[in-house]
Amino acid sequence: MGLEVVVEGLSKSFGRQNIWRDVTLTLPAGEVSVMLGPSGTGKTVFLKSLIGLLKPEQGRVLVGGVDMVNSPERRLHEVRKLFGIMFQDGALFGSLSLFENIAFPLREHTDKKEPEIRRIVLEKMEMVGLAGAEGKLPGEISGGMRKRAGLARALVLDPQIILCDEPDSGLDPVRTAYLSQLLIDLNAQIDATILIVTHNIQVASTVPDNIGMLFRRDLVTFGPREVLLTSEEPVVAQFLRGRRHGPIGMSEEKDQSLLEAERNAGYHDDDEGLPPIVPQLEPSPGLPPRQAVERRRARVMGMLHELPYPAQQAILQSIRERP
Ligand SMILES: Nc1ncnc2c1ncn2[C@@H]1O[C@H](COP(=O)(O)OP(=O)(O)OP(=O)(O)O)[C@@H](O)[C@H]1O
Repeated sequence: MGLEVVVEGLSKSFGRQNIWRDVTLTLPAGEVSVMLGPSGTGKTVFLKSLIGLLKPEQGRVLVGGVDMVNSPERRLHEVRKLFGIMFQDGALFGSLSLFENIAFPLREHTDKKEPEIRRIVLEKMEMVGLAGAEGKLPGEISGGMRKRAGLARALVLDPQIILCDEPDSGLDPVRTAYLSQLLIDLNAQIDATILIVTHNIQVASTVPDNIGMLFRRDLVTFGPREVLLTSEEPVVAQFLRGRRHGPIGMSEEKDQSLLEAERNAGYHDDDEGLPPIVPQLEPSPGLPPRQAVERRRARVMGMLHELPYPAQQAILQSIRERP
C-alpha cells in the first residue's frame, strides 16, 4: 500500500506575497485525494512543496519519516523515487518518442537492462491505453494522449505516491471521464496514495476519497468526500455545487459589498437544500475492489455523530445505496 503524507503547519510566501499559511492535513495511505481551489490559490505550489521542489518557510511534510521541507537534497533525491508525478502538460521531451519518454526515469534512476525496461514501458503504456503508440512523437498525438503518456511515465518506478497536477486541464469532458476512470482503476490495482490538483467539479465529486480546498490563503477544509459533499461551509458548497452565489467571484474573491448585496437579494445557501451525494466512480469490471473505500468509510462512520443531521442522513442514504 502507498505511504501516507503528513503535512504540518505549512506556510509558503514568495517575497511579500503569502500563498497559503498553516496548512495541516494527512493524505491517507492508499486513498485518492483532491486539492481544489480557484485559480491562483497555490495548488501547484502545494504539490511542489510536497516533493521538496519548493521550500515553505514554515512547517513539515513527512513521507516515510523524512521531512521533505528540511532534509538535505541527497535525502530528498532518495525519497522522490517513491513519487510519480504527472505534470500539467505531460512535460514530455518533444524530440523523444513516447517509448523513450516513458523509459526515461528507468534509465535515469535504475540500472535495469533493455529487455526489462521494454517490458515495464509496454506494461504501463498498456495500462493507460497507449499500446501501439510507442513510436509516436509528443507533437503527433492529442493532448489527452500526452496526459496519459505523462501518467505512464509517472508509473514506471512503481510509485507509492502519485501526484497529478490538473490532469483534466485542456481535455474535453469525455476524455476527462476516461482519465478519471483510469486513476480509479490505477488505485484499485496498486493501492497507491494519489493526490490530484484540479478545479474540475466533476473530477472532485466523482473520483477522490478525500477533498481539500484552498481559498484565501487558507486550507478551508480537508476530509472524506461524504463530509465535503454534504458540507454547508459556503466556499465548499459554492465550489462543489458550482454555484455563482457565494464567496468565490470571477476574480477569485468577491468583495464584501457584493456578498452583502447577494445576501440582501435573498440568495442563501440553504435555499437549495442538501443534494444527494454523487456516487463515486468504481473500478472497471474485472479489477479488484478498492481497499480505500472501506478505510474511508470507517473514518466517516467514526465522525458521523459530529455532523449536522441532514448530512448524517445523506451519508447513511449513500452507504445504503452502495453497501
Ligand atoms: N516560483 C515562483 N515565484 C514566484 N511566485 C510564484 C512562483 N510559483 C508560483 N508563484 C505564484 O504563486 C501563486 C499560486 O500559483 P499556483 O500555480 O500554485 O496556483 P494554482 O492554484 O495552481 O493556479 P491554477 O489553478 O490557475 O493553475 C500565483 O500567484 C503564482 O504567481
